[in-house]
Amino acid sequence: MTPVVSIIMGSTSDLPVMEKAAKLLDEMEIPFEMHALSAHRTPAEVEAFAKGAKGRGIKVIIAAAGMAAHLCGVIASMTTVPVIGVPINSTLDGMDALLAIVQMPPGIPVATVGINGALNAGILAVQMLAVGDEQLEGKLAAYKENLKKKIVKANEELAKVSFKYKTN
Ligand SMILES: Nc1c(C(=O)O)ncn1[C@@H]1O[C@H](COP(=O)(O)O)[C@@H](O)[C@H]1O
Repeated sequence: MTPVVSIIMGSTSDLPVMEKAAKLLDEMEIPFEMHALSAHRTPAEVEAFAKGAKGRGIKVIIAAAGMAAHLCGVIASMTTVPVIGVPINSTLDGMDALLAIVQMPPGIPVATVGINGALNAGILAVQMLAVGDEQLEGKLAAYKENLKKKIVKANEELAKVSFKYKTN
């Protein structure tokens, strides 16, 4: 199937983090592609990707990078497709990447998730695709309902053991 989401990472060393986004998209049956591209190391390829994405039917780009994470903003500068940025924790506890991705100049936003927030990037991408798509919206609602059930169950387990900590 033709991909509608691109997961781009600055290096394959980012893959262990980005797999969480890939798994989520897979679970939601969203066709996606993954590429390693670098604004620093392969600038011409980044330009070709960013300029060609919309024409190939890509609706959302998830871009991940660590360190001086210019990749996300550079992609955003060359396309009208929304870009979700994922700061990767490789140095300085990921703060370098977070600030590089989130602090975009006015006019060129990158929707930045938390450090190593690949799962949230995947969910946000699906939420963007679900605008006006009731079936996909239903899948997201079911996903959230499942999260709720897990907490309710965990809370019940907690109630069973909490008597241990009662002091009177
Ligand atoms: N931030 C960027 C860019 C870029 O912004 O173009 N290209 C690679 N990188 C990041 O460099 C880190 C180290 O990369 P290597 O592990 O390949 O040395 C990775 O987290 C990558 O995302």
